[in-house]
Amino acid sequence: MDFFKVVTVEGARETIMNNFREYKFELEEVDILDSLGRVLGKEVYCEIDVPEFNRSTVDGYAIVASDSHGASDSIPSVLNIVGEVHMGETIEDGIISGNAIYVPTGGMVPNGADGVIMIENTEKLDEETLLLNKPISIGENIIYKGDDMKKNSLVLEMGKKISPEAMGVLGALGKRKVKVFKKPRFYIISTGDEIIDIEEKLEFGKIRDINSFALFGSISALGGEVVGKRIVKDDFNLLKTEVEKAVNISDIVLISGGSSVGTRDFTKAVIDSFEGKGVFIHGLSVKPGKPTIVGEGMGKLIFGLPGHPVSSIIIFKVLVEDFVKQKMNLKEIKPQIRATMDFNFPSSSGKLTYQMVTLRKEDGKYFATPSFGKSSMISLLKDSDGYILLEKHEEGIYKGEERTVFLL
Ligand SMILES: Nc1nc2c(c(=O)[nH]1)N[C@H]1C(S)=C(S)[C@@H](COP(=O)(O)OP(=O)(O)OC[C@H]3O[C@@H](n4cnc5c(N)ncnc54)[C@H](O)[C@@H]3O)O[C@H]1N2
Ligand code: MOO
Repeated sequence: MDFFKVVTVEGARETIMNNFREYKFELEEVDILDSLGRVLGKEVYCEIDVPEFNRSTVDGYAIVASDSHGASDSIPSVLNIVGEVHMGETIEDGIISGNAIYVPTGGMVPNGADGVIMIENTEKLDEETLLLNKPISIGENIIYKGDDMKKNSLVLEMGKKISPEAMGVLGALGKRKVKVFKKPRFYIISTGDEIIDIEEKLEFGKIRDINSFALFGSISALGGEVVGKRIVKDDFNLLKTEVEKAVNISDIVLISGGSSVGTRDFTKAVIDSFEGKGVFIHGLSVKPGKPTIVGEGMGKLIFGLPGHPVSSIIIFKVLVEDFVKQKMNLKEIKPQIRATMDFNFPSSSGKLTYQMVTLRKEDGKYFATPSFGKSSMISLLKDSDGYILLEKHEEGIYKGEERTVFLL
């Protein structure tokens, strides 16, 4: 029997990358309105200064700031009103010391002005005479040309996940079309004689497919697309036929179950039966998820995820997500918080351990309690808020210790 030769998570990530260094996710162009959550495939440079002209941030009068110095309610400065700026229009006239031009919020600041005084700090004596009741400083209430985004500067990096704010930036730059990575295509195969589909009658002894649904959700959350989802019996030929279909239409194949060393675990043999490098990882020093398989067949990355639901989802996060993000240059900070442990928690796995926890908040501080349950229980994940990473040399976590909790 072929037993595991376990490697570390870091080692596995590196090996996968080394074996798929040349693999590229393709790019496509999408409309800005369809770009939310997509990953930029090409950096975006600013081709114009934003704004393209100096703008006022208030309704007021553009002035030479030094004209207001020393002004107060009792001794106001007196200026001549020489014009008005209309929204969306240019103003040819400039101003010199002693003059003021009315400017609405967002309007163009005339040449010569170096400050805008808010209307409520002025008093209009007549159509041509303005009193200033307050001093302003140079640059006050002006957003200068290029202050928001400078011409020729890099504004959005390749690998940036497009947020609503990034959509605003693209709008400001006039980018109707955006180059993004095509959604990575996944094919999910659940294996096991006991596994039945959602609509099938649940006979005693059978198990409803959990993993393909949880994986479907994980893929969608990652920004991928599921191009096939099948249940296959524990049979070498049936599995081979399905994997053959899968490698032809997807980027990444996920086979759940059959990754261990039981007599009916065919995943490894099937991957090895294709042209390519075959299985290059069988066994991870991680808990849960030890019997993980990774290999290459017909140029495609194939994962054999452990059958236990928690293990399959954790390994998806640990290896599959990591691969996709690295390929797209996507640098996301995992949502995390610091929390104080509520209980002593021993760990003697000797492996990197993903310990699920629940969180509670008291007096503005977070406290974490370990969730107990087996990796065959999907409710373990459903009821947990996040996980703590325990390094292989750690013997546990002590009550009162503060740790980082990665949120699920
Ligand atoms: N002798 C050993 N036995 C096992 C080991 C080991 O190291 N030596 N590791 C255990 C661990 S840890 C895990 S995890 C499992 C992984 O086994 P497989 O990947 O071969 O998966 P199966 O045997 O097919 O299934 C395990 C378990 O999960 C259920 N399952 C499978 N697929 C689904 C699905 N799509 N939805 C819901 N539940 C699923 C299946 O019914 C089994 O109960 O191996 C241990 N054994
Ligand atoms: O690693 Mo298994 O994946 O612990 O349940």
